[in-house]
Amino acid sequence: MAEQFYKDLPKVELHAHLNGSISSTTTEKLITKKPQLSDQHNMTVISRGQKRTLEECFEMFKIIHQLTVSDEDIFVVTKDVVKEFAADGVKYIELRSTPREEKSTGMTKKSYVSSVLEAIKQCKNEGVDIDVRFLLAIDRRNGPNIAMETVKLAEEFFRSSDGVVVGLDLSGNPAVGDGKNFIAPLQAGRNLGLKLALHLAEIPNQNEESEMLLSIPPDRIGHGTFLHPEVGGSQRLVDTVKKYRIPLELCFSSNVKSQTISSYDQHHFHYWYNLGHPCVVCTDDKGVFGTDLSLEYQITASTFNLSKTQIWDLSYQSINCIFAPESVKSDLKRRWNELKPGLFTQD
Ligand SMILES: CNc1ncnc2c1ncn2[C@@H]1O[C@H](COP(=O)(O)O)[C@@H](O)[C@H]1O
Ligand SMILES: [Zn+2]
Repeated sequence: MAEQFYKDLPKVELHAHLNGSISSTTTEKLITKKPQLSDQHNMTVISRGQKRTLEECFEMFKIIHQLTVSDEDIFVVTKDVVKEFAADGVKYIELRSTPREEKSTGMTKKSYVSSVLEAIKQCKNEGVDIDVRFLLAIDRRNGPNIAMETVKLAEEFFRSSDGVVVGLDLSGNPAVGDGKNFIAPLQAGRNLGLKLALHLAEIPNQNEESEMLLSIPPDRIGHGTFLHPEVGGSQRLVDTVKKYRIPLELCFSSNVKSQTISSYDQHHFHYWYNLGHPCVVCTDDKGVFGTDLSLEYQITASTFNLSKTQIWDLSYQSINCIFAPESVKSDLKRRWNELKPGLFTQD
């Protein structure tokens, strides 16, 4: 549990996978409805101090996906996840999820997205204090044709969701498939006005793929762990990211617990933050990695010795990286400034 300052800090969450963000309370609720899966409970979260390989994390997602197979499941999960982020002091979130179909329950990709959007709407109607937007995710293991279908679905909801659907994500096991196969669908999405948040260089030795994906260019980068030359990336990759000033979504617990980074102090946050490059602290999968955004901010502060003022600035600057329009950014900044005095007079 994070200290009160980090909980009270108003925060923006820009990298959260819906099915990776399910809390153990919600998992229990889902298991009650599916008793045949009751022995899977401990398979969906990496406890404190434990680690897995990234490959093992993707096995965990397969188990979690067995728990969310109907429109009702997706609706319940979305509502709970949104409320949990709000309770943690997150004022604006861009959730992302891969539309899935499930023949046994009649869930289609379209009804999947509708269920997410309906849950978001209900949270709003209930007065939950958080602005929620949504990105449709492309899982690289499903290939470019499915990716193009996802772009079309995103386009449909982009037009009809009143600004809630803002973009696309490229994710999934980075060791599977080739990123260059997704350039065409991603570019098509971009031409429609959808913003792009792409997982990039989450594992080593993908310089060619990273270069191709950066040429689009994306609006934000997920992880970017192996972009800089010190870890096998290249100066050219760094220069491209700097030239377009593409913000990085950085997820400490995710990278350490899935072992793409050996320890917190080795995290590439350090490299990019020292360059003055936009860095956004995110959770990735708060359920799987047993974290929340307050804790991620606290880890950032304690690992790199950042003052409360520096942490405040980090959160405030993240507002510039959201996909919602400028007017939303101004509103959030006003909100942050209103909350600031209360936060700094506590001690
Ligand atoms: C740990 N690092 C990661 N790297 C890449 N992709 C990840 C990920 N963590 C999660 N996902 C992606 O998100 C899906 C689960 O949420 P949704 O079913 O979409 O809501 C995973 O199946 C994977 O495609
Ligand atoms: Zn991710």
